Amino acid sequence: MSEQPSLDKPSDAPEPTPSAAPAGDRKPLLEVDNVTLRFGGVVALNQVNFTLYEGEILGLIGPNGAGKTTCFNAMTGVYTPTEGAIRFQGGKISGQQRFKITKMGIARTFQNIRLFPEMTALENIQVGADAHHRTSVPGALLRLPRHRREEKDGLKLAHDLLELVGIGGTEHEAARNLPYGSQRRLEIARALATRPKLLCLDEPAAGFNPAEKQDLMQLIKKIRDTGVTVLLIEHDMRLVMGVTDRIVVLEFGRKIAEGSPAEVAADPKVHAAYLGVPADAA
Ligand SMILES: Nc1ncnc2c1ncn2[C@@H]1O[C@H](COP(=O)(O)OP(=O)(O)OP(=O)(O)O)[C@@H](O)[C@H]1O
Repeated sequence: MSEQPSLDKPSDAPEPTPSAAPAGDRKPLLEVDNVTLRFGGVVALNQVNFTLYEGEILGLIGPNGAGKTTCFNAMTGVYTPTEGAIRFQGGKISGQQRFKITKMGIARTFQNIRLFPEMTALENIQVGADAHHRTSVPGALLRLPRHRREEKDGLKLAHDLLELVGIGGTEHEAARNLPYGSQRRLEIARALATRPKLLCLDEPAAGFNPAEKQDLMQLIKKIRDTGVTVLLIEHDMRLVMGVTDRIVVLEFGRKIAEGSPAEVAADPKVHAAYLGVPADAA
């Protein structure tokens, strides 16, 4: 079990960026509707409800084993909920195949880096961009105009994304030769290459030093400012409190709190979940 973080907002943490849309006219992007997910006798998610609104950065937090990754997996088609439904832009996506969910506009990164180590940074991103290509196999073999156009657009997008995530110039480096932090950034670029509306980041700061975490916060805000909604699983409270607009807290598969970073940090149920005691008794 990993060390549980303090919930106190650090005094030097940046104030959270306000949501892009004012509270009144927020549009739901993804709705987790009463989702239960069981693995045999283990109830990994228990009647979980929350909504992710367009343009926000939502944090999904909770102690180890709370159900955060299972929730991501249910959203991205790895698992089908035992009960309940997940809707994206109003349409049900739970139970859909993974590639269809990617095409609809949900991308993710993983807790453990999953790049193609022998491929270059550019090639890793192009794999992501292929999710939207419409060329048939014969079209690609014959190098028909649409295929050439898609290839050219994919290349431009890959260069732009490497710049965006801060590792421009690494195009022709094999992924395995990149420093750890650059590999994590490359994973984000590859996810963005699918042109998602929603980007799900699973512990993107794992293994980062404080300076790298600061840079990552800026990158997450920059990504949101390009119009991508972000869902973030992260154990580092300084990062979560500094970058998110709202936070959902899970414990033993149940949602125990939801609100602004300040509301969540002051919630006795959250303190009890992390520290085993209510805030005022801690
Ligand atoms: N494939 C699986 N088969 C059986 N049990 C599973 C499976 N995946 C997750 N679980 C169980 O579901 C519960 C929630 O796990 P999950 O990985 O979603 O938690 P988490 O909040 O992401 O934890 P962490 O912060 O440690 O990554 C745990 O009890 C876990 O052991």
